[in-house]
Amino acid sequence: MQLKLAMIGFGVVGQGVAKILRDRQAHLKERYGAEFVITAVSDVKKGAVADPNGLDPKALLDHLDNHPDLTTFPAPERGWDALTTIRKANADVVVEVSWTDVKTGGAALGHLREAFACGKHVVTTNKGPMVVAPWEMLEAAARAGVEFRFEGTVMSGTPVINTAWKCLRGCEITGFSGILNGTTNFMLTRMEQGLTYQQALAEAQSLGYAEADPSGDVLGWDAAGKVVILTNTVLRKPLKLAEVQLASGITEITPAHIEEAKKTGERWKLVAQANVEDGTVKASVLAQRVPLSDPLAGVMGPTNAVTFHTDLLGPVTIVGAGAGQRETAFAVISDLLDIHATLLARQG
Ligand SMILES: NC(=O)C1=CN([C@@H]2O[C@H](COP(=O)(O)OP(=O)(O)OC[C@H]3O[C@@H](n4cnc5c(N)ncnc54)[C@H](OP(=O)(O)O)[C@@H]3O)[C@@H](O)[C@H]2O)C=CC1
Ligand SMILES: N[C@@H](CC=O)C(=O)O
Repeated sequence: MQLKLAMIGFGVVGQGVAKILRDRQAHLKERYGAEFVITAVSDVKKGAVADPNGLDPKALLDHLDNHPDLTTFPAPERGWDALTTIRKANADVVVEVSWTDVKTGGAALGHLREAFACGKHVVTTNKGPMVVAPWEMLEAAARAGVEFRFEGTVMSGTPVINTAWKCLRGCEITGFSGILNGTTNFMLTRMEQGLTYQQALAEAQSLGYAEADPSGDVLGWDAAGKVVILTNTVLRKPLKLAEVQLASGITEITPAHIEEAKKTGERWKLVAQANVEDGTVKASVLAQRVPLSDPLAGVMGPTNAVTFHTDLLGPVTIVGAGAGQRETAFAVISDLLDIHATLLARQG
């Protein structure tokens, strides 16, 4: 089955999706019978192009290697903004990979609303809408009778939400704790290896881990947003961003603090958690010194980890990539394959 895609945002993750399609289209077709065709791309600075017959991902990527934007890319339609693209492109699935704003939901909130109103399936890695309006998004998709996947919003392509929803079905999940931000965990690792805070941040940005506005990472808002997503969708308890206890993220941790912790056999980590106690959710994102014997102490670089506390199985820990181009683009491909399989099964 062929699914046509409209890409909203064509930055690190959007181009990562194009790279996987460029390199693996034949494999996806042979192995899963899935053919994903990009029919539109809309990006604020890089411009917008659309072709109902499909845009070659390799040509798009080659063009951006040699030009600052897509304004001279040959295509029958150009210049559509995100909402026009969602309305006019002949896409089956809107892939929303634009900037995240966990405080307001950002433009992405409008993109998802429009996609559902137009009866499009949606895959997103954008945390904003699922932090600000998770229930509205889930209900809008259900009302529209479309598929909605957002695995990449938490721990990039590492299957956290799907594991909780599918593999831990039947267990009561009462809470979780872990490391939910790749940028800050990478920075703490590199600072321990001798880099300054600014050098470590610059490296995280150059590797595509950080948000467009990295203050969201270092102040803990990004991890807090992921706590909100997991609490609403996995614990099934309503929680708002303002209800997550947050201090200053990792902004006050200096190389001297890191050295001090080393001397006592400890390591700084930005620990995110939420627990249901007497029906109430207590959630926090706080920098903490953890002993080296704690499993979280061994989670280094852009790797993240989350432990779900379950009644029947005890603690279940998932460790894997927390950020990165290929890793997050994989989340999109995996979600697209899931939608493809669901639609095929529905056809009978
Ligand atoms: N990078 C990662 O490791 C991960 C990222 N995510 C999430 O995935 C999303 C994409 O991340 P990433 O690709 O790294 O971010 P980038 O900043 O690299 O890319 C986002 C792109 O979206 C474009 N954009 C912003 N607003 C709009 C809009 N209104 N309409 C159309 N395009 C828009 C930007 O345009 P331009 O800059 O050209 O102006 C930019 O090219 C974010 O929401 C992020 O939080 C989730 C997990 C991991
Ligand atoms: N900036 C985020 C990207 C993934 O959500 C992070 O570093 O974890």
